[in-house]
Amino acid sequence: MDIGKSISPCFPPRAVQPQLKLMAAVVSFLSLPARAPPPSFTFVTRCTASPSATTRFSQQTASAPLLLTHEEPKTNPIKSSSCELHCRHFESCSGCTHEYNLHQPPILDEAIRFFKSTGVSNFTFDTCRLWGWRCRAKLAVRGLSMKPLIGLYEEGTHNVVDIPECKAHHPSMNAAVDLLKQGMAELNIEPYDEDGGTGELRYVQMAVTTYSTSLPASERYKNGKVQVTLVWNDRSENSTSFAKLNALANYMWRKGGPRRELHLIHSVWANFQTSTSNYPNSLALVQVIFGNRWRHLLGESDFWEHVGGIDVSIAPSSFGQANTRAFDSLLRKLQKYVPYGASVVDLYAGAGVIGLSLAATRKCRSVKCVEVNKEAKHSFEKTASRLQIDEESSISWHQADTSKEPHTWLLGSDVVVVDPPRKGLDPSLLGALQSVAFMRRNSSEKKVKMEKRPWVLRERETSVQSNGQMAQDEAPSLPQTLIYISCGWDSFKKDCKSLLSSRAWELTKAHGFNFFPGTQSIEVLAVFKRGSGGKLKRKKSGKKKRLA
Ligand SMILES: C[S@@+](CC[C@H](N)C(=O)[O-])C[C@H]1O[C@@H](n2cnc3c(N)ncnc32)[C@H](O)[C@@H]1O
Repeated sequence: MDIGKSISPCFPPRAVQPQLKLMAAVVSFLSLPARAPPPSFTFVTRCTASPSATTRFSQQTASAPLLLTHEEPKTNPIKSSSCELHCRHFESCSGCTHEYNLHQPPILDEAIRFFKSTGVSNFTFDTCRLWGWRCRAKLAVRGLSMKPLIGLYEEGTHNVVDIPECKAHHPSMNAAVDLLKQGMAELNIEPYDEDGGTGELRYVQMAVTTYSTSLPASERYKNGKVQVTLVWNDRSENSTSFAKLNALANYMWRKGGPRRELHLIHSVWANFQTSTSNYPNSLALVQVIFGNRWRHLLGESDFWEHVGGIDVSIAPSSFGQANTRAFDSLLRKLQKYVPYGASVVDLYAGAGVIGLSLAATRKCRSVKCVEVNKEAKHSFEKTASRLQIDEESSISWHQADTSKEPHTWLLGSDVVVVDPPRKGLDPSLLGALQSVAFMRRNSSEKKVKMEKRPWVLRERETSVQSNGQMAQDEAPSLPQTLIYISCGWDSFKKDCKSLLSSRAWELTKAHGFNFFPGTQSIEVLAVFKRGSGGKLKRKKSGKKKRLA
């Protein structure tokens, strides 16, 4: 198992040496002509801060985002020194895969080609923030109490690489790690020892909130505060070692809490985990890090952030996007593709951030969020409680596995949003998405019936309804738009080809976001419209277009 993945499931591990991987389209924003030819893709750069400017105490050079266009990607990459990682941990840490041209990940060239082959020639790419972008990380704690190592695993090993000056981390996160190390040394806290299963502190999750209405907007990001979750190698707060855990939490609060001039720590949580087993899928890998027992120790229990035009609450136990600012850009783009008053289903919803942001900004008639992790429910309720939603709108969160009975979620929705883990869509959902095209062709003959199956109704009983009435199924509409958000490029390509090959869907727009600068990954937002509805309509003589 690649343990690196377990630490950060949405952050691909380093695979090959960076020199071999620089195949990206070259768009040097410094050397572009003032008038570019008609675009084949649009490139939005936000090279607003040099790496040295990402420390909390230094000046940020803010410049307006550049909107650049370029006709064809070239193959001879130029190293752009202004977009270089400059990280001393690069060689040993598995987090980043390349250190040059952070604004154009190696995969971009392939993405442009792929989308062109699907008929989307106006692919856009938003480079987002290049340093200090990571606002959420799970870090392993190993070594000795006097000299703890806090970071990611070295690739292919269980050796933890200490990354105190990580350039991807939000600077507040690095400062909080430093404080944690001091506390461990002072209080003699033993890092976890994997071989013996001994030691006290196994992992730490750091999540940065930049939500602070008391500061001017331009000051908020760099003054982010950290929610610290200490993953403790014991069963519960009733264990004898709890006094030490409490002492460590108090240390961090005393040194970095609101009474300090530099208020760094938002809150401290504990998670109790004694299990040593590993599981193969990405959802379960998270469970290896975390046990089932959570306890809020100090600071505010609610963690708020502002993205997609709304305040969102994210509990430490539920999924949160690592790149807050890039996620905000994606949400704002996504909103444009959802008609006002639409009925939306948000599949793989986590705490429902996407669905709720659409509910608020697009005045949706109905939003159903579907998520397998029950821990996310509380965050959904918190976020929903702050929204001003029309009385007629129906907003709900359902704990369910989208791979089971996926049709029941698709029927009655105008817009389907999917944001699966890196492995992509569950095959049953993919099949259901394809089959809705056939339903449309026959919709006059085939009435979609109201749901009566008891097991489906039972599953829906675990839902929370935050406003209005439960969406009625008497006259369900069929999805017209499918919005696919992906952090796994390979699985996205596969799913996209399947959707297009059956002609169930047509790809109309695609946007890329630099969610993970320095890595092989980009986040994709792809918009599909209901297609011609199946192979029967394909012209016999027509040649099938080959997808890249
Ligand atoms: C990439 S995250 C996206 C979360 C959310 N859309 C957001 O942006 O915060 C994927 C989510 O899918 C959930 N998930 C994974 N497999 C699932 C399944 N079979 N059914 C429902 N949810 C699932 C995970 O728990 C996780 O919260």
